[in-house]
Amino acid sequence: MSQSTATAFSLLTPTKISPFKTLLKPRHSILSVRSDPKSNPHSNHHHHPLSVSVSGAAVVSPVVLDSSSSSSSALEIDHVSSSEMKENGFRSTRRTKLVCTIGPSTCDFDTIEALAEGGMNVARLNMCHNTREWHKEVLEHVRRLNEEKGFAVAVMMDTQGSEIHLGDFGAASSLKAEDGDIWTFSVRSFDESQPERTISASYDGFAEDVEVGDELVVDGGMVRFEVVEKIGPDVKCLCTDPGLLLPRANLALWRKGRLVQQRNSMLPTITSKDWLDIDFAIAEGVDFIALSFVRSADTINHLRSYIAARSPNRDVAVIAKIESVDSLKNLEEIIKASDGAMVARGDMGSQIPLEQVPFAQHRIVQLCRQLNKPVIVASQLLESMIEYPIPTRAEVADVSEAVRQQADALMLSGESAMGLYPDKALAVLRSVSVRMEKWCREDKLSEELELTNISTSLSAVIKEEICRSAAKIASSLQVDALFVYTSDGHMASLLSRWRPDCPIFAFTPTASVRKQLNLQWGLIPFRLNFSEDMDSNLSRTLSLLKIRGMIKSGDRIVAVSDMLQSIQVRVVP
Ligand SMILES: Nc1ncnc2c1ncn2[C@@H]1O[C@H](COP(=O)(O)OP(=O)(O)OP(=O)(O)O)[C@@H](O)[C@H]1O
Ligand SMILES: CC(=O)C(=O)O
Ligand SMILES: [K+]
Ligand SMILES: [Mg+2]
Repeated sequence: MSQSTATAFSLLTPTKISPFKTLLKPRHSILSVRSDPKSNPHSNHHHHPLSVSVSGAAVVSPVVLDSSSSSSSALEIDHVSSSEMKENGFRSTRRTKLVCTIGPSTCDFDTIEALAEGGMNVARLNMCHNTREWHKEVLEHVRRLNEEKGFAVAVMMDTQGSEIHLGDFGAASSLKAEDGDIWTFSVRSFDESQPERTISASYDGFAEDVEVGDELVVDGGMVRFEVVEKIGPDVKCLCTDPGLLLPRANLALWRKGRLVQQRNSMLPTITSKDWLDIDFAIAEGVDFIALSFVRSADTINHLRSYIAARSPNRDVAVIAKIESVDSLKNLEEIIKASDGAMVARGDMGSQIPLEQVPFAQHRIVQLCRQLNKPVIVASQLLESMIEYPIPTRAEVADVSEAVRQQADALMLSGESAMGLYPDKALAVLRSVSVRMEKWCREDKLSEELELTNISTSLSAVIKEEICRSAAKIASSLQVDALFVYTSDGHMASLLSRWRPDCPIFAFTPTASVRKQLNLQWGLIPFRLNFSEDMDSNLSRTLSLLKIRGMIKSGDRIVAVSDMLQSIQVRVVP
């Protein structure tokens, strides 16, 4: 297979032309050159050049790879993953997964499709904002995209939780707070008639709980106020750090240099609104629920039993958002109880000193590797790209570091939800990931972790050992890909845990498992119905991939499965 190391877009290319100019549709033109060397790339405007030139057939999406006509025995993969592999070669295909928050900038079908084309693996819905009807429409778009185009974009619903935040501002999309201004924070709610320099706070006990002299930190420090006077439901505050106030921005309270926690901890982690959102998420078949402001494993366990009772046939994975002081204290028990974790650096940065956030990130990422749970690094990765078409150098360095730590996924928030350049922000994550991953492989830059077995039962330990050995064999033989045939996805995640040098093709018969695997490092999930007979599975898959031009004679693969306690090393015939 192609070992080409050329990437279509590089932030580091010393060129005067802005790399972003070429970011929008890089792979299509490059692919059309490769798949048909005689054609002029500039004259090729097919939307899916691969489907056309390789199969010689009309564009069919989803990409179903089979010589027979029965779809039950077909192999499904989206054309972007297969293009990305062909474009860069298997070894250079992107391992780090990308999550995009969907908001007003990205909520229509075409834009969501463009994000999927740009590499979005998971779409995030933040229930802090907008109505359930609004979110339902986005969910329908993603569903349609997956059904019609063969994508496996997963959906993550993120709960509002009981954080304290500002209210809506009526007609204004933002408000400017100037140094020395006096603003009123009130527990009253305002409809259209919001008085000037007055904002509502989301939490009823607010006026009782604050004290004169307290510091109100908005949005992790974007704007700061000092409480100067309490008058009934109103709290007068002096602006000490000026800035832009956004609707529903998060609010933290500090007293004598310390975060005031009692009040937050009296509120439930899952509010009544959250439970309704959770019912909605289960009914809509989302793949992940991300729980905001988790404090202990109990809440995670509670939610998991609720989901199990409500949705006996389909698992919805629970992601613990680590963003509070308590969640850092109880980190290990929380991660053990969850299906994955998010380093939610936004709120975390207003709850602990900022200089401690990088250490917390490092610790969470490593612990998740050890416990075999996917981990997402989130918030402000490319914050400046909300307004500008290129990132700051510091942002690029921050993204690179998360990739070097081998986090499973990176997340865009405001950049994709309400920014001016969602596609460009996604393209930056993609190109920085591919570049850093390549360095890590070539120069062994990633940290070697001493991973120990996590299971207790013998059969589970055997699976762990098989995956450890398979990953080791794959790396020492420099094979082209690992194959795993898995019904529930567990064996695939055990392979991913070892962060092998080659990509991992995960074959699973279940569409929902395929989507959940899309959050995990290095996994390329295919939907495939397979049998108990590994030999026939392997030869069928190899010939399907061969027809597709994704592998060729002489390529080497290592294969494992749920069914057989064995590791197979194959050379493609
Ligand atoms: N569904 C939506 N509708 C309207 N605006 C949205 C939506 N989702 C996000 N936004 C906008 O994008 C900004 C960033 O969104 P994001 O989800 O990252 O918020 P956050 O504060 O980082 O997350 P959290 O609230 O979970 O801490 C929000 O402040 C909001 O202005
Ligand atoms: C993502 C999120 O909730 C945060 O960073 O606070
Ligand atoms: K949220
Ligand atoms: Mg948060």
